[in-house]
Amino acid sequence: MTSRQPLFDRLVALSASDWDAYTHHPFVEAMGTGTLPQAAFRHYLVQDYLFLIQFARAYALAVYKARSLEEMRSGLRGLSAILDKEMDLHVDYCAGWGISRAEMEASEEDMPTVAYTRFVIDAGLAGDLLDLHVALAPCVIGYAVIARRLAEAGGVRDGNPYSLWIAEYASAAYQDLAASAVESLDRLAGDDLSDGRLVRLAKLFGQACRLEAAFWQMGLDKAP
Ligand SMILES: Cc1ncc(C[n+]2csc(CCO)c2C)c(N)n1
Repeated sequence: MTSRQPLFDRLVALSASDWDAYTHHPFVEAMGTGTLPQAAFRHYLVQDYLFLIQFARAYALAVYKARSLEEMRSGLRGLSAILDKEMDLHVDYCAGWGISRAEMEASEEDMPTVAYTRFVIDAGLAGDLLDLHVALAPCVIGYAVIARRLAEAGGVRDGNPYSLWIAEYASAAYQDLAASAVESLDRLAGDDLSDGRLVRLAKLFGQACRLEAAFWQMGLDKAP
């Protein structure tokens, strides 16, 4: 392993089993084959709406933790992407599943939603902007990796109820956003990351992967 490897690749290598358990979770595989029980997906969608509200707060924290105007603008773009775009898309998407905004807003956060979102916010509060972005990385980059793999395996096809989810995150627009998140980790880390810091970052990354896996599991646990 050389230090020229992207930080994201080093984090994945150091947390390989957590990363694999997250990105190959049975919920994910079942979306690819179209066999995921719809009750599992519906619960996931409602919780994901509540999750996005908290993730907007995490991006607001990224604005606060920025050390330059450029970093502030980048945090602001993340915040506005969620508030002005992602949440509306989510509401439209959920409408297709018969879930109204009122239903989502009336729902309570489940424990895995609380655990994951507050973990990310705490990582940013207790640490610096790099800690926050490392805690966000499994979310932002992981969905791109998962969807690309499912799309390459033929997951986007007539008759798969999860085609739209896969197509959205496999789209060039989303893949580009994830690629810029990979680059921004390297920019934030600079050239002089100590071994100790890398180990601490890998702990945050691994924990976020385990919390993503628990988020998938929360959906599966709702299936009859
Ligand atoms: C549990 C869970 N993990 C990741 C995402 C994906 N996601 C959430 S915020 C964001 C960033 C940009 O708008 C992305 C890609 C999700 N929706 N739900």
